[in-house]
Amino acid sequence: MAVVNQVNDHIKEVQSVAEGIASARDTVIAQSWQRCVSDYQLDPLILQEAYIVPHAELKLHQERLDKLLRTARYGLDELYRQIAQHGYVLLLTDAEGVTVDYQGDASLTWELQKSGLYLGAEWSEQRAGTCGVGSCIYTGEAITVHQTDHFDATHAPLSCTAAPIYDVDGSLAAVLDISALKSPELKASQALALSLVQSCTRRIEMAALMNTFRREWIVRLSQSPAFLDVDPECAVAVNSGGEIIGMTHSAQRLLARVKGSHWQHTSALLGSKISEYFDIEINELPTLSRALPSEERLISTCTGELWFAHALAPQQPPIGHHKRRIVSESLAKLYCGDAAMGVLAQKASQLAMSPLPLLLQGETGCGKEYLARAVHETSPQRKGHFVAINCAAIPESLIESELFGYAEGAFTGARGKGKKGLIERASGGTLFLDEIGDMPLALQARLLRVLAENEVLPVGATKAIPVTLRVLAATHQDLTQLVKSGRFREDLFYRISGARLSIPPLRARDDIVWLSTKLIEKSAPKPVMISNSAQSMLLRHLWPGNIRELDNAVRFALAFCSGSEIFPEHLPEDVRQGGSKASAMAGKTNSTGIGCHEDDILTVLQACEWNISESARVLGVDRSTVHRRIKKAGLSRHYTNQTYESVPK
Ligand SMILES: Nc1ncnc2c1ncn2[C@@H]1O[C@H](COP(=O)(O)OP(=O)(O)OP(=O)(O)O)[C@@H](O)[C@H]1O
Repeated sequence: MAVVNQVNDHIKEVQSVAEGIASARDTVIAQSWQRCVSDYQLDPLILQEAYIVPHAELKLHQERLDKLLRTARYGLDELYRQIAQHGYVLLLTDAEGVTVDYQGDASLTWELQKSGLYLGAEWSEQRAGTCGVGSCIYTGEAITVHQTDHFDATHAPLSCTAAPIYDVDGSLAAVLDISALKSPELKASQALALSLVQSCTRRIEMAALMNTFRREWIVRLSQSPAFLDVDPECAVAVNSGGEIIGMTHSAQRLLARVKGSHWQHTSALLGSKISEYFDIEINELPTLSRALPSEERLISTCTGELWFAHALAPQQPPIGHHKRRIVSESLAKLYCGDAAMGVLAQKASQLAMSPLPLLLQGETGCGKEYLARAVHETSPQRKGHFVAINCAAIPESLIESELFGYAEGAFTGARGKGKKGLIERASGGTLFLDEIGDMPLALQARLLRVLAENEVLPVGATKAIPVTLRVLAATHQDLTQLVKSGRFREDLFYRISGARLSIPPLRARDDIVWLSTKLIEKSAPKPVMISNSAQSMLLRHLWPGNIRELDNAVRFALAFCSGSEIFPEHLPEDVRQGGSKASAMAGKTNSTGIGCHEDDILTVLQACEWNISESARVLGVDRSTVHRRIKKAGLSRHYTNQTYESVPK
């Protein structure tokens, strides 16, 4: 009877707070209760046990967090060792609130499972109401949701303490939660739990930054010289151009504080120079090495905060393993922390310096022209023109005169003095042939002659003009298929594809949030942030139109967002409602539960030149998973003129 009364009292309290009546509850809890009723239409009268996602879906959630899980494993085990004897279980959820890792007392499995303290339980606010994980996802801050702080009376016996784990680009990656089935009535009893979880997430973020940016400068910071080398408070990764390319969450807050901006507005931080925050330049970082006593490695922020600093130089790959790879400044601007793009940018930086013609492949809107421009800016031809020709867009009747130009009086209506063609304009620079697969066959023959003989003959001219060309071509089509079906000349194909670069589709990239904030900056006159819930939607969408579609979605959201933060309701309908990545991939999952989008795996394999270990590292899975995915997708390595392709089963 007493339990029934407690439940009724709790429901009444939630209802009155939701109606805006003042209460002694913590503000953050009262605000969450109000969200549950007004935004998620949850009814405190309807009691619900925890929701457990189906097994195949859980596998996909786990796979997406696999890389972080492997980095975090030691920290999670250590934390569980400290809390197990005090009756806590440990949950790690992804940014959608799905529990992907769990450690708890095996003798209590049934009880824990029933309470939702188990693998696969979804703890988003929308699903479970106010709870440790869900409220942490919403606010982005560490929180304790103690007993009757929970919205749903079913969860009232639990005490849950959760802290966010942020990715190196500042987006929310996961939530670490420790929960107890029984706890003292006083909420203050959980203060130690809160600080334990926060210290664990800080160390996991530090480990993730160190692992992700081994080949870049890492600057670690501490307020104490004694703890600088053993347990620094925060760290940033800096590229060879002195730009910040990654950070731990505490660093994110520090940098934002120095800039006077909100910590959630990370786009302004990534890509900015370290010298904008500290009295230090990239070429001075070697002076912050351990050669100097830590007390002497003191740097100051532009606002006068003093920090002890330790700069770790980029790690060199083992001798004889790989040549040292450096990414040019122009190519480094195309991505942030995405491993496949990292491999692509390294390869493109090297190829840009060679005279080889490059064929850029990728789905529509994934940034082929953007990549071509960055290659041009990196190349020795950067002082010349970058001339882009869309072979699918020029009318066939004009294409000849546009490309080759025409001589004086070549035809009726021609300009008196004749006109330089685009190929001649590109001489000394870069000729970018976009949608090369759509070039008519007759023109392919003429283009081939230009490329073979390095001279162009304008329409109606008798004398050829010498040209020096660097050719980049792009296509979203399978040119080898077009060659096989006779729609593309084989000799031209070999002439333009000295090396191939495949750009990953947006859905396979890890830096969607970073790209979104970059696109916001381009279109918005003032800083606009993306709420955690809107970020989750951007991460779930499949983006068939790739970055072009994302650009449109961002501009759509900005048109509807009058404040300084984008929420789900501002996003286009298909992004809000569109099939989630997980459920779309679930359809492609085999009995082993391994999702394998053929395009994604092939893109990574090609970017890594079919090096299985490197591909496994890029995908964040182990080598055997890569082999299984190759087998499942029916791919095999097929050598043709330095390129590899997918061979149908
Ligand atoms: N790294 C990037 N940062 C910001 N915007 C980008 C980036 N890459 C591409 N975009 C934007 O995405 C859109 C599509 O890019 P781009 O034209 O380079 O793609 P594409 O693959 O050449 O497309 P298509 O196949 O249709 O020719 C453009 O609006 C471009 O401004």
